[in-house]
Amino acid sequence: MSLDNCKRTFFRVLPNKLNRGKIYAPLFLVLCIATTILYTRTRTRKSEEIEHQDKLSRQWEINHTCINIDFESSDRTSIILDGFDKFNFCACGINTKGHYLVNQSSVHADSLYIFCTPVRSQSQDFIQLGEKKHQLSKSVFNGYVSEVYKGERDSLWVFPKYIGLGPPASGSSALQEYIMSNKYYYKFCTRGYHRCVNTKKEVKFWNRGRNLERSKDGRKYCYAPNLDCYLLRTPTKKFAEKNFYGEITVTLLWHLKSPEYIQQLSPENTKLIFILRDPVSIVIAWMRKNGIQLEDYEFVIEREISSWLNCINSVKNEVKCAYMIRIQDKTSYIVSASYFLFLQNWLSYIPLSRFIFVPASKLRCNTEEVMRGVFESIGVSQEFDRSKINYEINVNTNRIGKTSKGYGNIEKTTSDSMGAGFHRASKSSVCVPQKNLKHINEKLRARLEDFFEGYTVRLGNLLGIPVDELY
Ligand SMILES: Nc1ncnc2c1ncn2[C@@H]1O[C@H](COP(=O)(O)OS(=O)(=O)O)[C@@H](OP(=O)(O)O)[C@H]1O
Repeated sequence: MSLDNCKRTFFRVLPNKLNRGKIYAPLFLVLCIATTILYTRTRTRKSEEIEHQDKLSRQWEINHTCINIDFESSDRTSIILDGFDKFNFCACGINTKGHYLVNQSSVHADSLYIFCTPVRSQSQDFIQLGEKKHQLSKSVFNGYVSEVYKGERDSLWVFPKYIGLGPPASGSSALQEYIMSNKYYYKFCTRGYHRCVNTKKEVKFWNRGRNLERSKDGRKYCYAPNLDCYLLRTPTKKFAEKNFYGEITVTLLWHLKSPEYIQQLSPENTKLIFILRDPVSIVIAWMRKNGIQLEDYEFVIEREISSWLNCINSVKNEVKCAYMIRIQDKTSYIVSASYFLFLQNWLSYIPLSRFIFVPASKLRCNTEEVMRGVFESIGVSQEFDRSKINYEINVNTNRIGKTSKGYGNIEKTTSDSMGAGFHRASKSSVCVPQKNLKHINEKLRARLEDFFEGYTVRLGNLLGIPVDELY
């Protein structure tokens, strides 16, 4: 509320109140002033923060001319001395003062580095390093980041505390809402650091989606491994002492390179959250979400199972088939639900200890307990207060549903608006973990259970979790 609004309301109310000899008017005035002060202070802090980030990044762009160099073993000998002599090279980094690459031993052959020079000679567009000429460009944010630079950067920016990777239709929207209800959750900006948008999900940085490219400053290539672009949208240390942020992108799961990028570029204490939901329920939920009509379920499933079997017969490798089919068919329900196969790829890059596995049924029915566990694992304040969640949850089923205003009470939505196969929640007060299996006939259910037979045991073995505790 602005002070003007406040005054207007005050003067409208004042005469009546005074006529009646009440003492409310002065109280009201005090309240108004207090609210205005509070509001202005919050606004100032917010714009101060955005300004700070903006300034840092501009300063960075103006002051540095950068070059990405891909070192090969043969380059090693003359590079460093030549570079340093002529161009006063330093490793990239805001406020970088020192020369990091003081001797040859700090450069690894076959690695990519970014170097920046704060002084760019007008006449030179390239530099000669050994036998090679390297074009100088303004591509500050385009390329891998050197290990040396990473150290500098880590002292300035704050990484996400968690990255959620799926699977789809597992309850990830609910989980993100629950996490964001934590009062220390910080907004993640997708539309340029100067205009924060609270992104709930699908940031898509790590799987090279285009969601971060919409920034007004025209900066391109805002996806992995271009970490600077990502981090410029996050709070700097100055503003993030107590706060934390994180994101969930369910499509990460299928991207071959995402685990590699995350392992390479994020610190170890950034946890990976994965929701475990029974694959048959995922198939149903994912089909419904993609608008498949109930009467077409069987046809779609049979078609997918047969293309799966064809692939297995010819390629003879499940993991390869999973990736191949996903590339051809972006919604493949059977393959999307076979998240076990993709997880294998993730675990070949990232140790199991960095993962937090959340059983979907517990998220739904034991929300408080699960959320305290999640907060503890990512290392933030463990308070979970349901009343802070700004949407309604169905008291019977613990489910959230989308309305035109965002999330709303599922009871208020019609079965049509929820897609084929949706049935209204029952009036029972028992929390039922998976209701969607009731919507399909016995035959289809048996077919899917048959397809995923043995899946749970293999998943349990892979993750070292007893099968009855998985979902
Ligand atoms: N609190 C809670 N806990 C666990 N699961 C919940 C919760 N709230 C909603 N849901 C169910 O999650 C399903 C949607 O999952 P996602 O949000 O991951 O979908 S998406 O991939 O992001 O589109 C969707 O499943 P189906 O109802 O089977 O379609 C939601 O009902």
